[in-house]
Order: sequence, then structure tokens, then C-alpha cells
Amino acid sequence: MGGLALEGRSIVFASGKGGTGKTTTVANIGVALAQFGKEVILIDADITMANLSLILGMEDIPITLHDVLAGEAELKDAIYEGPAGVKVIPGGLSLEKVKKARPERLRELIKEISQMGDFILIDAPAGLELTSVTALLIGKELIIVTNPEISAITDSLKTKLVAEKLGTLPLGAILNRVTSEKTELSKEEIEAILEVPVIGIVPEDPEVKRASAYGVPLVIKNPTSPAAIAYKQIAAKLAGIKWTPPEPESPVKRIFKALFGGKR
Ligand SMILES: Nc1ncnc2c1ncn2[C@@H]1O[C@H](COP(=O)(O)OP(=O)(O)OP(=O)(O)O)[C@@H](O)[C@H]1O
Repeated sequence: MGGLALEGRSIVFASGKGGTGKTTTVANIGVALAQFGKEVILIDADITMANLSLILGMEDIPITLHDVLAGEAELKDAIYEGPAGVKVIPGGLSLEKVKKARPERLRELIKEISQMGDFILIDAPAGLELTSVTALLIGKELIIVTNPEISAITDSLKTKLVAEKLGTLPLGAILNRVTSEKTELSKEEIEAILEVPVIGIVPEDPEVKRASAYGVPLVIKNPTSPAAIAYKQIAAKLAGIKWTPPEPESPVKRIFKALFGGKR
């Protein structure tokens, strides 16, 4: 290839409000992309509230992105193998590490990271502080993860506008924790406000929390649950792959699986 470095797609997952489900979404879409055979790198750029490693069940992380951002460690030493072979650059959990980290260093690191895989998914902090704007800057593309409520959408709009001004291309929005009750805004109204297509709708699904508590991404722990299917569909769309969801399990089979661990 004459030494030509190929760049992966760097996609930042951001929101206006906190707690919309960015980390869970990044973890599951990342693992789903890896299950589709893509080389995936996940970066926990949520500098002040790093929790991607917890959702992925990673323990024993001696060196984190924070150490690299503090100039105290090399990037290569902060890259770990996660579920389904995704590479993970986790954040540090201690306040001391947060204080030392210089988020703007991410802008230099991203060039190196972009050459390590097909998809670089960045978990951005909520809001529009230095750390969140830096995360928006390092992604070439943006996916907004929002809940369907009006206040979350208008906050997401601010984030999207800032990202656009910085030259990040908005790909679309993921509506997370959608319930069967009537939402305040229709999908079309949300698309009109944000001026991006809704690329996925992830339902409210108790299995999401359960999987996080186990430290196993839902797409692995319970691939036929409604949210897992939604994550896989979004990943297939991003990868340009045709994917047909599995048939939902019958309640009887689910009970057998719970009782006998699927050995039947
Ligand atoms: N589709 C869903 N159904 C049910 N619970 C969900 C769903 N998505 C996320 N959650 C739960 O919502 C909570 C917040 O999710 P998560 O930590 O991924 O959000 P976040 O946007 O990364 O938060 P922060 O802004 O603090 O970084 C978690 O307890 C998670 O398990």
C-alpha cells in the first residue's frame, strides 16, 4: 500500500443533556460493529464521568486515557481488548486523574487513533464544556443520542449546531428510551427540529440496565431483546450491511433458557 495510512470513520456520540444513554449506545453499537467483522475502537472521552469500561465489564485498568492526556503514559499502553475484540481506550475514575488530564491533547491523539480501525466511536461528555467541545472537535461525524422529550431535543440541537460550526458532519439522531406511550414530539417533528434523520429508535428496555450491571454489553448478553436488536440495526446501517433481526424468542423458550441455561 506504499505506506498509505487508511483512516477509519471517527464518529462522536453526543447529547445536550446528561444520562441520555450515550455510553450504553457507544458500547453496544461498537460491539455490534465488531460482530459484523469491523475493527472498532471505543474512546471514553467523557473525561469527568468515565464509565465505558464499567459497562464493558473491564477490570484492572492500570493505564487510562487520563494518564495519556496528563502526559504520563503512552497511548499504546492505554488500549485494551474488550468484548468481541473491540479495542477500548478507557477513562480513569479517580478525581486526581481527572484534574491532571488535558483534554485538548485528544486533538493530537485522534490522528494516531484514526489509523487503528474502521470505526472510532467517541463517547462525549454531555453539555458544552471544554471536554465536550473537544470531543465534538475530534469526531468527523456526529450522532446525537437523545431521549424523545422536548427539553432533551432542544438541548441536543445546541450541541448539533456547535458541532456543525466546528465542521463535524451530523449523521443523524438516535432516539433512546422510547416507550409505547405517546411521545411529546413525533419522529418527524424531532427530525424537523434537529434537521437530521432519526437513524435508530432504541426502546426503553429493562435488559439494558441488567446487562450493564453484569458488565456485559446487551448485544452479547441478550441479543434478541428489543434494545439489542435496535443497536444491531443501527450498526448495520453504519456499516452498510444488510441484517435481518432474529425471530423474537417465544416466552416458553425464554423460561427454559432461564432455568437450564439454554441447554435444550
Ligand atoms: N434503552 C434503554 N432502556 C433502559 N435503560 C437505559 C436505556 N439506555 C440507557 N439506559 C440506562 O440509562 C442510564 C444512563 O445511561 P448512560 O450511562 O449510557 O448515559 P450517558 O448519556 O452516557 O450518561 P452521562 O451523560 O452521565 O455520561 C443507565 O442506567 C442505563 O442503563
